[in-house]
Amino acid sequence: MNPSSSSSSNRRKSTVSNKTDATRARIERMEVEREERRKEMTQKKQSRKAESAKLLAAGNPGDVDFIGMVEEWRAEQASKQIKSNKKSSTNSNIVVAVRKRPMSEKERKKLDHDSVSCYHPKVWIHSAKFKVDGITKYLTHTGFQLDHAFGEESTTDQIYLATTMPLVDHVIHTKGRATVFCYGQTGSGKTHTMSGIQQILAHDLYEELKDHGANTEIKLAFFELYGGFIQDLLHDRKRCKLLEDGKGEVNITGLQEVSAPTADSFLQVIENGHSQRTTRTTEANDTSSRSHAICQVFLRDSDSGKLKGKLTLVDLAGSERGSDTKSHNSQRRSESAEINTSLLSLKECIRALGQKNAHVPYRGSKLTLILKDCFSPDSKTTMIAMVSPGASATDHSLNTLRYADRIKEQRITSSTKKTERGGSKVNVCVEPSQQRLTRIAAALDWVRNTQTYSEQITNPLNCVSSEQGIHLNQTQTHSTERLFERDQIETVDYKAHDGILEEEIEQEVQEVEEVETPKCANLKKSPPSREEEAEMRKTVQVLFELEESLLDQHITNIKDNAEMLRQEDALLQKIEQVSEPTDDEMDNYAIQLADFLDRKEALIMSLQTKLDDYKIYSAREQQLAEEMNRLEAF
Ligand SMILES: Nc1ncnc2c1ncn2[C@@H]1O[C@H](COP(=O)(O)OP(=O)(O)OP(=O)(O)O)[C@@H](O)[C@H]1O
Repeated sequence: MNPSSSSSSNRRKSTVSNKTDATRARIERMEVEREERRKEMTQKKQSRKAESAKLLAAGNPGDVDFIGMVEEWRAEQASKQIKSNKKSSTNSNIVVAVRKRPMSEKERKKLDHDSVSCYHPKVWIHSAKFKVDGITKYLTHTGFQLDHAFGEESTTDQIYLATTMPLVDHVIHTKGRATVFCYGQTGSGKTHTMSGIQQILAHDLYEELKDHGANTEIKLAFFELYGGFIQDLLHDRKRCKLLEDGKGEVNITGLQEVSAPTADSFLQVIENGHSQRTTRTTEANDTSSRSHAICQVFLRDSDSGKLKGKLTLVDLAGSERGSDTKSHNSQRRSESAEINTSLLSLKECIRALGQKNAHVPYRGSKLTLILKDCFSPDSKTTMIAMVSPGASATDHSLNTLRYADRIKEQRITSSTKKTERGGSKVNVCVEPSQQRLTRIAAALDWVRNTQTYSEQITNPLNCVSSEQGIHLNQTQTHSTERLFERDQIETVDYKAHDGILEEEIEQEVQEVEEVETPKCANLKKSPPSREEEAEMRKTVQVLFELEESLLDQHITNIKDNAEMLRQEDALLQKIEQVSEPTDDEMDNYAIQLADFLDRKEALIMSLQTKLDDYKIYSAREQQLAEEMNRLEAF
């Protein structure tokens, strides 16, 4: 062998052996690192398991990571004093509040977790999400600022003080009209809250009338609107008829008022009514109310019977999203569609009430037609939006809060607005006496001892409320005293877009000058025809369905796109790993890519079609509303 070639072969051997050593060392290092990672993972797994067991023992089950993220967020909020720069505009004729109920036994069993935080007057929904990789978890926090936000620790007397007591004063002192609505997903606590309010009202109203309501008697009507029919809950569910006379007065013929001379008789009448309500099981609540329950409290002159004020308490039927009704039979589906149409129409009427001189489209549904007099310019309205706390309900909770937020936006403050009757001020802001506060707190004790009607009937969700004596969360208090400091509280208005929070200074709300109705002596009053009304109702119904279907399609698109992105990524990685792909491999790649593009195109087309349909009906609804407005103006 040639000596030079032998030395080069030795060099090669030594290089190879050096390389092998280096590779071996690298492999060993990798093994050590892998082992360390494994240990770390095992430790993490064990600590997650321990944390999960701890949460379970504390009655707070659910996904440890998401719960941890929510807690972290809450801790941050607690340390961050949100500075405020604008007063809460509660001197409007519309007040919007939210109440979060406690977690239920059913939700705990499903290992759901609490994903709603209330920091008066804001409420936050923490939506649990996964990144495109399908593994990485994250939260989006969507915030809404309403007039009041009540956490699960809040008691019904606090809610009564903030939402109903001002309306009682309005009704007594100005002989006005006022309405309280409870709105929300089925099972979110509407009936629970409404029956609590009714019980406290019984104790408060009669005492107030002793001082301020000489010669006044109280009469009650309690009925439900179910499947388009009005049924008198105080008279064996007798069917009543809704009639509108030539002057536009709406009457419910056959509905009988019942006298309630004392607080006890008031409570008895209400209890009788509750026991007659139509309930049916929904996916969200075992004893769901599928009807709107309307309780009218009339203050009448004892001698003449003339109306001296009216308070209406409306426990709305539970709202359901289109996707909730998939397993329903056709009757249940049309029931849900009817409920949703009336809720949509109600929102539009309250919004119109908040905007001076706007057309109130009360003909949009039977519910709003019945409540026509609640939308008179001198009336006051409170909407209490109820939310379930569970992460599985976040979509519904977001919907409920968007509904509430839409009612709140654009409203005008009305401290100087004149009433139709005698020019008295709409806003009667009477600071409650200590005696009254004590009385209301005592009424809560009474509620605690007797339990609310919904619980007397059944409590399938087994929520534990602070009314039952258990304090739940110190950080989310909404104390009674704070309710009366609200004018001194400065706030920040937040608007959230998919979890990105934007701080916005609310636009100055200007008092709109009174606009005189045009005097057209030659034009005869011609209310909208039945056909126009029917078309309006149908349009509103279709619009609602399109709204739902558009949202559902958008969610589907996002989910499908995310899944496709994951698959596309895998496809790309696969082809890139091959240094020189064969023709077959390239063809296969191209076929799959074309398939992705087709699927994407189909998704975009579906969304675009839904969006176009929605735009057409939305424009038609606007046009019809304007036409009806014009007809009614003359
Ligand atoms: N704040 C609360 N504290 C304790 N329990 C509550 C509270 N809110 C609601 N619950 C309980 O949750 C369950 C569902 O509440 P409720 O029947 O009031 O819901 P809902 O919104 O009226 O439902 P639906 O629209 O389906 O009739 C009931 O068992 C009720 O007792």
